Amino acid sequence: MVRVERIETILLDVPTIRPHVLAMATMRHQTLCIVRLHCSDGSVGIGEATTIAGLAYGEESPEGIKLAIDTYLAPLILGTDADRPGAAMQRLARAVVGNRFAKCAIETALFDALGRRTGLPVSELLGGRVRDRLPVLWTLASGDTAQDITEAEDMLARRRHDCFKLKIGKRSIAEDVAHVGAIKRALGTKASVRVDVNMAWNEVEARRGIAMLADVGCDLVEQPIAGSNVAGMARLRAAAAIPIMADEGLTGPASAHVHSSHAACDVFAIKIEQSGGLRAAQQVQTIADVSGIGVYGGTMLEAGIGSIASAHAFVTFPKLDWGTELFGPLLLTTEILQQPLDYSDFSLGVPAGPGLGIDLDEDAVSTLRRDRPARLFVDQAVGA
Ligand SMILES: O=C(O)C[C@H]1C=CC(=O)O1
Ligand SMILES: [Mn+2]
Repeated sequence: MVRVERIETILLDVPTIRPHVLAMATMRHQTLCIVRLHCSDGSVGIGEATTIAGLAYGEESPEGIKLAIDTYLAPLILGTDADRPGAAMQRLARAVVGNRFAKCAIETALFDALGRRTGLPVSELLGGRVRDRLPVLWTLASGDTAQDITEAEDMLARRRHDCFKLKIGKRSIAEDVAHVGAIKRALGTKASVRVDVNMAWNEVEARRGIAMLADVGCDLVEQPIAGSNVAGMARLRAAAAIPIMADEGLTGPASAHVHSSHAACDVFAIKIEQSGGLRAAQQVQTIADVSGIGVYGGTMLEAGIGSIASAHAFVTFPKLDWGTELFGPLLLTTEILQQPLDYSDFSLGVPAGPGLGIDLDEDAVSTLRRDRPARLFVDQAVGA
């Protein structure tokens, strides 16, 4: 039997190519918690847990994820059968409440290692892919309308993205709608324009904001109000002229079931980390499918490992009505993978090699890791 022998976690800090302005925080870098899962036959699987802006977006921080894995999750599966990710994940589910991002990184690494041993891509281990490429949107979030238009036009000209998500909710509704309207007018029918409010509005604001956004040609509104306000989401959806998408409110299959039974949204933004893993994301997709809810492949702005793990899950989805937003690696200044990812023709090509079909660039890891010797020395010198 091949056993799980050792689990390593490493924090990497990677600058973004420009500030990424969200309602709750402005990101200037991304912190990744990389997992390396070593098996008794020498095979190694990799996984990634990444969140947005420390604890500003989700309940798990990169540092907390590392601590949870090192202290609680890893000891539970050391010595267990590495060929059975399902059994390992059940052990974790029984002993650890929540910590979905940490669990997702471990499940990713288990599937990657299993894929490398068997020669099969993770998508095939998850039931089999139904497509090889995924449409990928880009988020315009520089904080400046003119810069966003230039960025969008450049993306269109390079055939990298023809669908844009605008981050709003930080400014007044009138300013936000003027910003969205200006971008939509500049791009016209060449591009789809959608918005993500990241829960910044209350229900009254959302009712007004959604109607105004529909009037300026916005195609979809993501999480306008608190994720916990499912009844409010249902009232907004019933009144809206454009589709409403749930994101923060979706924390796995149980919450997906609640949203579906309350008719709380038209579309699910499905994320592997928020769902609690690759198979949990597939379960969320099944609930969408049987409820007639549209499907969109979401991101926590993961780097290459998390984005490609998401891609392996999303290529198994029978329907992907609204495409994906797996652009995380493109927002970062440094590639952490050996293989360049194939972003072309407005889409991402999903690797077909064993496991995730990607490898870490060890030089990039050494340069970016938070605990690298040079950084420790500088911090100590400053503290001294
Ligand atoms: O959707 C979110 O809320 C988070 C993330 C996804 C794309 C992006 O720019 O931010
Ligand atoms: Mn969102």
